[in-house]
Amino acid sequence: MTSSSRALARSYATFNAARSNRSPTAIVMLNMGGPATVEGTGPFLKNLFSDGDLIPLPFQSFLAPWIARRRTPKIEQQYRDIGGGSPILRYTQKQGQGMVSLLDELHPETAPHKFYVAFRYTHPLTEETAREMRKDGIKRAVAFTQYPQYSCSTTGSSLNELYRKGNAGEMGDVEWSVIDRWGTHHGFVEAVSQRVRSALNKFPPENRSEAVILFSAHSLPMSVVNRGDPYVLEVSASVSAVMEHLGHSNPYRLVWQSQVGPAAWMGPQTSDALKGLARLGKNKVVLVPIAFTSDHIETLYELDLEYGKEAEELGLDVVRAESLNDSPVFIRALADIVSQHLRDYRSGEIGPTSTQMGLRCPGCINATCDVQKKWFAS
Ligand SMILES: C=CC1=C(C)c2cc3[nH]c(cc4nc(cc5[nH]c(cc1n2)c(C)c5CCC(=O)O)C(CCC(=O)O)=C4C)c(C)c3C=C
Ligand SMILES: [Fe+2]
Ligand SMILES: [Fe+2]
Repeated sequence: MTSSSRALARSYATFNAARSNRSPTAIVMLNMGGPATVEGTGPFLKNLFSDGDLIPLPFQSFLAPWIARRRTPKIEQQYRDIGGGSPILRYTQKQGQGMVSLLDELHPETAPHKFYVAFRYTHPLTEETAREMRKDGIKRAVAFTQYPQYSCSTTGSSLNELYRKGNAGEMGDVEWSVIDRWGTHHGFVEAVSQRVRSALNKFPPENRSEAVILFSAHSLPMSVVNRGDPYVLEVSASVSAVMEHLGHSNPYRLVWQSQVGPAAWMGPQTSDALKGLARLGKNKVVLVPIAFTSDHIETLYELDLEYGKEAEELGLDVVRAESLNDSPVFIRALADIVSQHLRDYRSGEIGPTSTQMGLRCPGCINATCDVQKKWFAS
């Protein structure tokens, strides 16, 4: 589409919507959020440790503020070291803006589209967003997780909060549908592959194919894996899809980072994998964040600063693939995912829950996710 025909399509969509006096179709981007300033770290951690879907604690309302207070100075320093706060809101707004502009062209039937951000642990919190949507008179909304792969501890938690604060009565007559995972969507796979290719190109052509691609994802406690949470499987599916897209050009591994506390977590750990590669004499590495789309402390602090230093001491030549952030290919993918969902929803091909994996969230095998079941049962 040329830029003039794009502008024409956009004004046609807007004209049509204005003529029918239609309220916007809301695309609600769900994520955990991160403190925009160092001072926001304490409240962020307090909300995070208060979330029983992420960290079930005995006497949660007493223990959560205590643990958060103890952990705050260390994490505040990490946010200071990455420039004074999390860039996630800034990137989400860029992604949302780009996504809705494209959506108005791709799916004029539901234009205009308006994006909303609903964070689980920082502003704009889900309840604030629900209030704004009510003020805007929203009648149709898509809950769109920004975690590519489904976990009950991430997307599940956000859906539960949205159900409590948004869907459960307060917002009145809103027709909701859900996009709960998209880790093998071709647009996402293409966007990640592009980042990997750019990183590989930083090595000289004669030994580029020797570089090991280390996909690194936030780990999950084994207790969560063992109750049947699908995250590990879905992250693995993303990695397979990216490697297929790259024509298996390089050796690769999936490794896990950011475990917290003394319990057992999914491994191997990213830092152990780096040590292992150094022992094997494999000294060219591309590190790829695969389970989170915008930069955050796990990329800017842990991968770049902490492991960057370790890698240097180990004599490794590590290039970190850029996070998707404001990648145009990624923003196009977000628009494609929603547009496909809106088309399928309209034609009745899918129920109110859309999944790329052909699976509804089964919930965990040995646990009950009650609120989630309400979404999935409707
Ligand atoms: C897909 C990504 C993530 C999964 C899965 C996930 C599970 C998970 N996390 C914790 C505990 C903590 N996570 C923390 C920070 C944090 N977590 C993710 C992503 C996933 N977590 C991100 C992107 C971030 C950083 C946010 C940012 O920088 O903007 C923290 C706080 C930081 C710290 O104290 O180290 C904790 C704690 C658990 C227990 C869990 C699975 C059950
Ligand atoms: Fe986490
Ligand atoms: Fe669950």
